[in-house]
Amino acid sequence: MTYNELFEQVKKKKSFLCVGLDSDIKKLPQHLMGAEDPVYEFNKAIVDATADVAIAYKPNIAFYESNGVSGWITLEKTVKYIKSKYPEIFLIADAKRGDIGNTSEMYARAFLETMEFDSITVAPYMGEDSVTPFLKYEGKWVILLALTSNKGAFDFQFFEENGVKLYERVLRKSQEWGNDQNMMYVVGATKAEMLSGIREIVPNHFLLVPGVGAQGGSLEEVAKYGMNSHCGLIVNSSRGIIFADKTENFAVRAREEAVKLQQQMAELLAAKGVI
Ligand SMILES: O=C(O)c1cc(=O)[nH]c(=O)n1[C@@H]1O[C@H](COP(=O)(O)O)[C@@H](O)[C@H]1O
Repeated sequence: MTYNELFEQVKKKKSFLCVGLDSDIKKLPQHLMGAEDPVYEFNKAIVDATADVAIAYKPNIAFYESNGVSGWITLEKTVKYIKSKYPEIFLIADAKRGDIGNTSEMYARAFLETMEFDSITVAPYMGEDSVTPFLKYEGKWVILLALTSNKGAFDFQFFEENGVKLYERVLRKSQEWGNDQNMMYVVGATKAEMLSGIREIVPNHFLLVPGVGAQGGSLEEVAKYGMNSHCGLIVNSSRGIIFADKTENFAVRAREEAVKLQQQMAELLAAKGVI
């Protein structure tokens, strides 16, 4: 998927919402547990209820691989379902991979070729040869971790040398490997005030911003400091949407939460003159 195709979707849906399919089997509505593949049934219902207000879905791989072989099958079925029924959707494999070059090549093949994701989250820590194998796929994206939403982000990411923080170095150095047409960055919504400094380094790139909803990040703040003229944001919420309700009404409630966010997003896009 190209930058422009993504932006077209933002304009059409007046949304920059990503729904996180962190579909923990232990948290599913009880009535689904008799199904042959409860997580798949859950994902299908969530996707059908939200696809007109979301531009992206982000299955976090941990929630699938934790179920063993059957989890991988669920993941593959979910990807195929979304790709066939909603081809305009941007699909993110939240796998946070990265290893020596030949191993990264296999991770890239797994998620960008065998599984047909549009993008994958990648950890920058092992450097250039661990990241570039993911950039060899035309039309696919690397989403590099820059400044994460969690408390542990302060352990390494703010380490400073010659006035440059480590996450800033990640943003600068990685521009030698990719560009705003094949690379995005993760910036946590819980650190929204850092976005203006980040925008000085990466004015045009799309940013994947997790951390609104369950982690307490503010959508308004994210838009205030991070939105550019092409929106440039994909804001993720997982638990806040998919587990809004655990009864038979779960998909209706998930839709309500997604629509709430989309309506705020439409206002923010209009206020910034993007749409
Ligand atoms: O890469 C990510 O998506 C990610 C990066 C980050 O800094 N923080 C973060 O929460 N995430 C992911 O975003 C999702 C957040 O889920 P909720 O807190 O339930 O909305 C999870 O799948 C996390 O793994």
